[in-house]
Amino acid sequence: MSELKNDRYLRALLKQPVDKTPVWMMRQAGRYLPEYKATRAEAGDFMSLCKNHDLACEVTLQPLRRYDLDAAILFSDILTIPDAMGCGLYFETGEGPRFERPTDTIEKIEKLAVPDPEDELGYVMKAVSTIRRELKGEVPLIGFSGSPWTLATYMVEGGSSKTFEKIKRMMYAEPQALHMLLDKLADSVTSYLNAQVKNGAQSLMIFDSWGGALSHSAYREFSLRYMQKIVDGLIRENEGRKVPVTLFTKGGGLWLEAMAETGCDALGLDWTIDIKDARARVGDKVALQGNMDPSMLYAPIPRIEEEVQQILAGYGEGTGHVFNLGHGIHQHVDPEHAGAFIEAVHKYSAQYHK
Ligand SMILES: Cc1c2[nH]c(c1CCC(=O)O)Cc1[nH]c(c(CCC(=O)O)c1C)Cc1[nH]c(c(CCC(=O)O)c1C)Cc1[nH]c(c(C)c1CCC(=O)O)C2
Repeated sequence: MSELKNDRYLRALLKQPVDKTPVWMMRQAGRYLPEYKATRAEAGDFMSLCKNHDLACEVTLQPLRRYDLDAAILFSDILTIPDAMGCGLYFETGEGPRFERPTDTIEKIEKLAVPDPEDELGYVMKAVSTIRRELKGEVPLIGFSGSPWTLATYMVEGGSSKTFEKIKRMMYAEPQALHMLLDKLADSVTSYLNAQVKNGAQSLMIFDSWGGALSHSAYREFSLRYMQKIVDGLIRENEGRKVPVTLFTKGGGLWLEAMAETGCDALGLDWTIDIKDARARVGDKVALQGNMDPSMLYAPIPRIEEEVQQILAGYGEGTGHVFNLGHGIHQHVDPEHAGAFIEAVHKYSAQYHK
């Protein structure tokens, strides 16, 4: 394996000195890029794109050709695991993800098996190794998964939900059923992420997109507890380097201290929290990733640059910050604005790393 030419992102996650604040964007390969739309059209539907390792590699690299990004993220989806468990994932245009076979009873949960990452999810591993090879050591490759709670919301609801009616009913009326599901998902995520590391992922991120829908105590019992189980089971060093782990609970700003206690290396922040306060609360325990409102990219470029400077100043001196959006980039963003955002991070951050 070739040496990494740019390891700013890995160094910042491990709180080692850097020359500039590293930056990448959640959903950086996606529909705001015309070249993504062209490749997606060539593939047909979204899952066919994920399952074709050459095309998945191509769309992973597209944003890196345009922008000076400090990391690449595997092109795939968090819903590959439930799909591999037999739930029948499909995408209804404009409606988001759906499952043909929701997992909404204890009988169905009992029948679920932990997928073999090298078999049912072999296409993801092939994408990871292809991307890693094609990156040629330019920047590190991020592997990822959804959190058990977030995956369970899609599996129990049968797709996206605004109210979480079915899963919350299960959580409070039949908690043992949900715990069984979450436990199987934690085992699935652990072996899936470890397989990504073995195939070349150099850092891992867990997306807990719906943890913020939980109550204070339910968050600990139904989301954090299973992310803890995953963190405890992950390979933390490979190829002679640490493999940093980032936990991101959207809407989880109130729980940063508890998340930092899991032993992860970094926390992802959404835009609802002041990064200065977040840093004061977690201290030296973890690095922070975030946290510009993705909608700021609709603003004129000078306004974007101002916001970048404010967030950099909020974090302040020294390492431990990976700049990102507080959630995925929106599909109607002008790619030029995304470029200005990335340039601004590098331009204005050097002064904090002297
Ligand atoms: C909740 C969630 C999902 N998927 C993901 C999450 C967690 C992050 C978050 O909170 O947004 C994670 C994800 N999904 C995708 C990536 C790729 C890597 C990246 O560039 O960040 C990652 C990291 C590609 C994708 N995943 C999806 C797209 C768009 C699909 C398309 O091309 O039509 C992309 C680029 C599809 C997807 N997949 C999912 C949703 C809600 C959607 C959107 C459906 C829609 O808007 O039509 C589930």
